[in-house]
Amino acid sequence: MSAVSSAAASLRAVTTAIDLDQPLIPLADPRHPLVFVRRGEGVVGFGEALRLEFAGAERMREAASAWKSLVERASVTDPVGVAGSGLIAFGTFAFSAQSSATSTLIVPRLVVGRRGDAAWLTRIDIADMRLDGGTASAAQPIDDLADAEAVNRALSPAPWGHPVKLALDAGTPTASGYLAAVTEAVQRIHDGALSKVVLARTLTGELPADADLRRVIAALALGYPDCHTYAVDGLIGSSPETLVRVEQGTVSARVLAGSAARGVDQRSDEAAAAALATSTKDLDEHRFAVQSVLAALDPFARALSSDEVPFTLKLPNLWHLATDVEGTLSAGASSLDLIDALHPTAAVAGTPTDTAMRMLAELEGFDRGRYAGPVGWVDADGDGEWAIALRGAQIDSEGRVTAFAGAGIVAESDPEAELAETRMKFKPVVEAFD
Ligand SMILES: C=C(O[C@H]1C=CC=C(C(=O)O)[C@@H]1O)C(=O)O
Repeated sequence: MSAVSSAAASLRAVTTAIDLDQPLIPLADPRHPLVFVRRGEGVVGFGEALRLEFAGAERMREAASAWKSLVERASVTDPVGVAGSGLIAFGTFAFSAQSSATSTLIVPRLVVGRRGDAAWLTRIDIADMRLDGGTASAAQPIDDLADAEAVNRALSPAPWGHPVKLALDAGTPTASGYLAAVTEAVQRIHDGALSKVVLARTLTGELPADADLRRVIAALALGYPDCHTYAVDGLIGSSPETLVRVEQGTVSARVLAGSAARGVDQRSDEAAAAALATSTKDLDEHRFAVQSVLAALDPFARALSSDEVPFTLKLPNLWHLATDVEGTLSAGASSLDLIDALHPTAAVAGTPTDTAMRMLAELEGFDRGRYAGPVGWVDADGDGEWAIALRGAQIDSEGRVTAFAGAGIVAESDPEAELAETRMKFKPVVEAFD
């Protein structure tokens, strides 16, 4: 791999309609999957035509401007013309400006996608690459890209590897450390320092070198079909929360905050949903999250609308309070501009944002990496789909797995209940690795 300090690459993307009578996830690379799917639709990428890396406070703004200039020089042939066809990059961004985790946009060499009745294959290569300062790397020469063998390989799933079995152990903070952090946060909220802070903890494990990550991704997608199942640069999970989706001038988001465990039978399940829908604590927590999204989108969108009252979203492990937001995008903004404006929402940081960011870093005591940051894809028009990287884990190059889960802490929070909520939020990942 040739890492360079900047690149002015000319990308060429050619999309062709295909017949695809098989699911997307088995097509993914078993070791380095690039996946963003929901309800069987979405995109799977292979290889890397180009990788752009970013860090620090300007990471999303720099990504937006780097992508804009790459697209200006790109040639795109896309007769399919649906969300995800044509030139795309997968992306994952660190939660915090101080994080040591890199934020990256990865342009795959091949993409296979499905949306409604349409299915397509996109081949991407670099027509020209001038080096002139920045941070980018080109994976390898692309002469072989168009070759039929690479395309056939992309459409023929590799044989499945062994089932992945991995027990995740206590990470940072421990359960008792988490209880102490929540107790301290509640005290500071009562003292008036802030209204809400989201506190997370981790679980850790070691993945065997030859693990077939498609097994983990397939388990997540099967178990949580209404969530965005993602895999980008080792970050894997199934998120119920759409940070933002931009498609042909429409902008939408699904805001979640406020959670309750599912009941054990129909009666207790209905009672759990009803209690959540009327809980002042959860409705307050939710209101902060919706307000933060509406305020961030306001400069970029017209006719923003959302329901007055949240609905209860049923997931296999949890009930959530949810609000869908929709509006018309004002000219010029891309989905990368919007993730920059929206992140971090009150659903993953707290209110007010700056105080919450400082407090969560202090009380959690670990680097969140890309957990709770934006994960998704962007296309040549700037349209894209970005989830908040929740209910997931980061797998590093040595196979170390770190899973993350958090809960919104407000004045009425009970530490034991918040700890139990994080256990429920770990469930998708714990079970996918089991
Ligand atoms: C911080 C997480 O969830 C957020 C999203 C939905 C509901 C949340 C809650 O009820 O606390 C959290 O704000 C997580 O899953 O790690």
